[in-house]
Parts: sequence; structure tokens; C-alpha cells
Amino acid sequence: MKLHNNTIRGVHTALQAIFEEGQYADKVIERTLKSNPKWGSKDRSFIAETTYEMVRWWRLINFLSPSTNLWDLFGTYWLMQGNDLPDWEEFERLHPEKIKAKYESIKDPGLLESVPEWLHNLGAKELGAIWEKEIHALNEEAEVVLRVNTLKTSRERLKNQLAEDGIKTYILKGYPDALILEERQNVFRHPAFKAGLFEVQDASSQLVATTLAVEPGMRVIDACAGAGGKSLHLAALMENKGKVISMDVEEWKLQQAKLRARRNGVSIFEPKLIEGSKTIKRLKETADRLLLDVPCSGLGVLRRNPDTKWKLSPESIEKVQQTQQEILQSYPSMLKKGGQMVYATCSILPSENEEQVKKFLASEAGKDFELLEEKKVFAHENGFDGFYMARLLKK
Ligand SMILES: C[S@@+](CC[C@H](N)C(=O)[O-])C[C@H]1O[C@@H](n2cnc3c(N)ncnc32)[C@H](O)[C@@H]1O
Repeated sequence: MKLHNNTIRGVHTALQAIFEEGQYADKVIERTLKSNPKWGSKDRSFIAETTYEMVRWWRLINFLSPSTNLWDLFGTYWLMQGNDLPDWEEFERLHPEKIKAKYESIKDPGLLESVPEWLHNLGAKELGAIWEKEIHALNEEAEVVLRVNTLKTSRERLKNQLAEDGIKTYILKGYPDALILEERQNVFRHPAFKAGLFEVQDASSQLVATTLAVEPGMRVIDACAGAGGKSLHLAALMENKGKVISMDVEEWKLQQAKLRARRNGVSIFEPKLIEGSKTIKRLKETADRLLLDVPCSGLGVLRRNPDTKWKLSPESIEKVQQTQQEILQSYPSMLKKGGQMVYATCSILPSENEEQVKKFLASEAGKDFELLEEKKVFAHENGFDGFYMARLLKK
């Protein structure tokens, strides 16, 4: 593949914003691509993919070529991919043979998988032998998965419609609403997306709403709804009958959810900002179903958000675990007796998952609850994001 100075500079700009200004990789890439309308689709793919991959392998790249010069780091990454470097003065400082020998001498699995040492130790402590397989799988590039909006179309119809425009997809057994793109591409500009016929949502994430066992006509609370990904799925499973009350502590996320609900043709969506414990108390025993898609470390979605590795800290994980238990202690009061709830995370750490549920069940707030089902989804097993979900009954 031929390298272009101009697109490599695009990657540099993005990396600076991610590592020096601490901005989120997906937003930075979106902005970088918008900044130069002259880049064609190949240039855009190169910038997006290279930036993501360099963020993913940042620890390893910096070990192989300790340098603050982004040309050195890019060149090292390029060599790691098995490519040759062009004869440019920017790459003069690099010695491919030395880099290769250094790579081959690495024994530390945390370094080889490019994970911060503290995180590697934590993962190994919590998951044992599974950790190495899982972190390896989480370092692979994620496939693009669509969730068909069954309120507006069927999977077969959407598959054919996309195929007519040259977008090939395949069907995944066990995931009734999922379509996977055969080739990675930007589908957000496609008219079918603008018409609300699909959302982009990982296959594992699509298991969450289905696990809640909703039915048309129910009153469902999605208590950590964010921008509404799971709320939209719940509404589709409920055939747009009943009510989905989407709550969050961040108003701007609910605003986004509102726009998405409109695009998806969801009319049973009701946003509700959480302003404190009063908001929760007012909804006491009003829900047939409750979804707690709680904030988490995001370790299960490292394939699409590799920058998470460098933003997390032992303290931030501890803090998010506290929030998870606080939510578990108070929000289930919104559920009616006989109702069911799902506690879900996109984390693979037992301390954010089954241990939180156990702690809740052993507490006063959990004494009326019974664990019905638990799903631990690992990327090394199903090839998609790592997720956890527990379904509980309020007796
Ligand atoms: C995993 S995200 C939710 C993703 C969303 N359900 C979706 O499918 O797109 C967790 C959400 O919890 C929200 N959150 C954080 N603290 C919260 C709290 N105390 N109560 C309710 N929501 C909270 C965050 O703003 C974030 O949107």
C-alpha cells in the first residue's frame, strides 16, 4: 500500500487530540475527517483505521520505539503490520531490524497485548486464564453490526435494499434482528439509516433488550438510557405499544435519544431526567420491566473504543463500581411486584457483574429478588463485544 504524507499528518493530528488533550477517539476521528473534504474514501478509511489501531497498540508501539515524534511512532506501527517503509527522511531514524528483534524478545503478555500493567494484573486476578484469551479477542477490529428496526422493515427486506446499493451483509444465527456488514463502511449516510430502518448496534448489545422479556403494552423503565440505543430496541420488541420511560442523569443524552426515537418511528418513548432520589421515589412500583444498563469500565467494548484502556485507572473502576451498587440499591424500587429487571454492563470483570448482583441479593434492598438467569458474553467466545446481563424477578 502506498503511503501519503498528507493522510499520515491527519493521523498525527488525531493522535495529538486523543493523547495530549484526552479527547474521545471516535469524536476526534469524526472531526479530523470532516476537516479535509478533499480526502477520498480510501484516505478516510486509512486515517480512521490507522488512528484506531495506533491507539490500540500505543503501549507496544511506544515500547518498541520510545519517542515523542509521531513519525517514529507511525513508522513503527507500519513495520509492526509487516509493511516496508518508504525511503523518506521522516523515517530515517528507524531501524526495522532492531525493532523486529525487540518485538521478538517480548515475554510480558500485558505488553504484547498492549494493555496497561495495572489493568493486565487486575484482569488476570479476576478472570484467570480467560483474561489472556479475552484481551486478545478485544484487540481485534470489531465488525459493523446493524440492528434492523422491525417497526419499519424486516431483516430480509433491509438486506435486499442494502444489497441493491452494493452493501453486502450476512445474517447471524441467534440474533434475530442483526445484520453484519461484509465490508466495513460508513453506513450513516445511507438513506435507509436516515429513514430509521436500522441502527448500528453490536450483536452482544442486542441481547440486552431481548433478555428483558418485554411484551407489547407493558410499562418499561430504561433507567440508564443514555442516547437510547436499548430503549429503541425495547420499543421495537414491544411493537410500539405500551410505554418506554428512558431515564438518565445527562439531559443531552436524552435529547439525542429523542431524535433517534423520532427517526425510528417510536411513539411510546418518554424521556425523564433523573434529578435526584426524588425522581426515583416518584416512580415507586410503576414498572413491569426495568433495565439497568449501568455505567461501567467499558472493558467489553475495547475493540470499538480502544482509547478506554488509557483513560481508565484503578480509581475510576472503583468509582464506577460504587455507582453500580448505588443504582442497584435504589432503582429496583421502581419495579412492580412480579416484575422483572435486567442488570447489564459492557464489562467482563466479575467485580462489576456477578459480584455486584450477589452483593445486591444479599442486601436488604435485594431481599425480595430472585436471580432467574445470567449471561456472560465473552468476545473470545462469540466474536462480538464482551457483555454481562442478569435477569431478576421481584417476588
Ligand atoms: C452504559 S451507558 C447506557 C447506554 C444506553 N443504555 C444505550 O443503550 O445506548 C450508562 C448510562 O448511565 C448513565 N448514568 C450514569 N450515572 C447514572 C445514574 N446514577 N443514574 C442513571 N443513569 C446514570 C450515563 O449517563 C450513561 O448514559
